[in-house]
Order: sequence, then structure tokens, then C-alpha cells
Amino acid sequence: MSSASPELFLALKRTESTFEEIPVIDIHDAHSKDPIARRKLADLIRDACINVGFFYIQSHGIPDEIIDNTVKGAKRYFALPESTKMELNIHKTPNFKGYTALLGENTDSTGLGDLHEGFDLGWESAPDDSSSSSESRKDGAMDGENVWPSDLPGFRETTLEYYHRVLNVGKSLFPLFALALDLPENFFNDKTTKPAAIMRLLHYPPQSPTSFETDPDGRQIGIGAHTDYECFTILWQDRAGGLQVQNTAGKWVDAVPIPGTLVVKYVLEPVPSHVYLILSPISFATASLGDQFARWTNDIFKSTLHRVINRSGVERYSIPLFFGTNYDVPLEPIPTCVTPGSPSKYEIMTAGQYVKSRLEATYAHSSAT
Ligand SMILES: O=C(O)CCC(=O)C(=O)O
Ligand SMILES: [Fe+2]
Repeated sequence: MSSASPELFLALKRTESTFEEIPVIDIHDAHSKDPIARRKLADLIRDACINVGFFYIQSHGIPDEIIDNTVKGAKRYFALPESTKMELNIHKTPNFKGYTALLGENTDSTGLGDLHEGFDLGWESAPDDSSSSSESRKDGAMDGENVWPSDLPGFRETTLEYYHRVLNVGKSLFPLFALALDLPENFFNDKTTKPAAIMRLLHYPPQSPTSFETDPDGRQIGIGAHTDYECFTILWQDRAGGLQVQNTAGKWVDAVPIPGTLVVKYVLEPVPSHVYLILSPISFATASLGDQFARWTNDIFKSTLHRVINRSGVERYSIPLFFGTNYDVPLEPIPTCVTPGSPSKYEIMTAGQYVKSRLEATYAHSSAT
């Protein structure tokens, strides 16, 4: 291990920030040749990681057309008859690939099932990548091929095209996270040669606008309060809104879709504050920190509780891609994050074992049915 500067590292104290807004970070300089520009970007990321655990990324470079095609594919898929979708039931495939029906997950174990349906995939070579197409990848505890609907032309290709674009964005974030931790930029390189990357297409039917009266504790919502399992998540969400992030005061802060040019204010219960719905042709993605980074950093980087309540009155679609290290990498705290006053908090296991255990818990309630 290197050159982590102890003085700088002392500044890496987790704060009890009660953030009210989620920062927007332009990642254009991620590939800058100027190390000072990359360092500045890493500082912004560090601040967001320590104080919030969520930030928006701008200039991710994924063309709108690729996103649109993927979302159209998701809409076509979810419009298939339930019996067709259930042919790819996630419980029948190795390690959680394929279809999850409405209420099939219970992300918050105190909840009554999540009001979304989903389609999950893991790493698979890009359709136009002849170099690795015959390569079969071994993911140990999380091994398992993707499954695809047989009668949806183009769905696999467009979904995988987007998957690989986001994968590249994610790969460009790892060196920034390393810099943000005052580690060498290449710290995660050998741990992310085959990064764990599960992507989900999600569809949230609208909830009744008055469901907060009948379900004041939010026990049956789009996705129950949870933290993500991996290092970080890159999320595309449509304009319906509904994603909320909890600050340390326990307040749910809206992670509104698409900050940009036109601002429309409306009120989204149960958060009695204004929400900004911002319309813009530019697509934004959110990055959120996951439990693996919390483990790597002994909780210095926050893994923030979040949930979705879709009271927009319209269907909501979103696409998270969860990034972790290679599945066989042990989740050991980075030495500089462990001090006598702050000893290691977590049992050490591999990334694959950890992800698998969390997925098993999430799907446990529907596995018997
Ligand atoms: O749909 C969203 O906006 C968030 C989804 C999410 O939190 C998850 O799948 O872990
Ligand atoms: Fe999540």
C-alpha cells in the first residue's frame, strides 16, 4: 500500500451531515490528462461520499439515443403477458437473473413487498465484441448466465449496449474514488478486472396518491428503505420522481430527476417540502454509495438509505447498475480507514458472498411461492 497521506486522511471523518440537497458533479475531467483536474474532481466526490452518499453525475457521455432505446426495450418487456415474463422467473435461474414480479422483493425486511417489477442481468460480453464473446466468465458464488426473452427482437442488444456504456462510466469512477480516499488512482484496478455489475430494469406502477394515509409507515412502496450492496450504483431514472434519500436527521430528501433547465415545483408527500421537477433534454444519472464501499472504508464513505415511492400518477421506469469489485475480492477495510479509535467493524467476506447473502434475504419471502 502506498502513499496514502496520513494528514489528508485525518480529514476523512464521516460527518453527521443533515444534507438537504444532493450535489451535481460534472465528471468531464475523469479522463483529463491534468492530474490537478482529476484531483479536484475527486475532492468533490469525496465531499459527496462523506456527507451525502449520493450525487448526480453530469457529462457521463452516454448518448440519449442509447438510453431511449433501452427504456423502450424495458417498456416492451414489461408489457409482455405475466405468464411470458414468469418463464424467466428469477427464482428458477442461478443467482438471481431474469424476472421479478410485483411484490416479489421485500427490500426492507419490515415491509410488505415492493411495488415494482424488475428484470436483472449480470455481465455478458457486448454483442459487437468478438474478442470476448466466447469467453465464459466465472463469478464463483455469483456464477450464472443471463436469461433473455425469446420473442423480443433487439431487446438483448439494446440492453447490453447500454450496460456496457454504463460499465465504462463506472470504470472511470473507480480511480476517482481511490483518489478521494487518498489512495493511488490504480488502487482498484486489479480488484475490478471483472467488476461485479448487476443491472436491473425496473418498472413501478403508480401508487395511489393517498396511500400515505392508508399506509403512513410506507410498508408497501415502490422499493422499501435499503442500502445497496455493492460499491456504488449508477442509476438512470425517468421523470416520474419518487426516489428519496435519508439524511442523518432521518429526513427523506428527494433525489429529483434531471436537474437542468426548466423548474416545476410540486409537493410530494410525505416530505412536506417543495420538490423540483426539472425538465431538460440532457439525461442525468445518480451515483450512490453501496455497502461494499462502506466496508472498504470502515463506514467513512456512507452507504445511504434510500427508497422509492411512486405517487406521480404515471408509470415509473428506472435502471440501476450496481458496481462492485470482482466477486472473489475480500472486503477488507483499507488500512488507513482503521485506527485504534476506529477498529474494523465488519466480518471479512468476499464481495460475491456478501452480494449473494443480501440477494437471498431480499428474495426470501417470495422464494417459496
Ligand atoms: O428505482 C430507483 O430509483 C432506485 C432503485 C434502487 O434503489 C435499487 O434497485 O436498489
Ligand atoms: Fe437501491
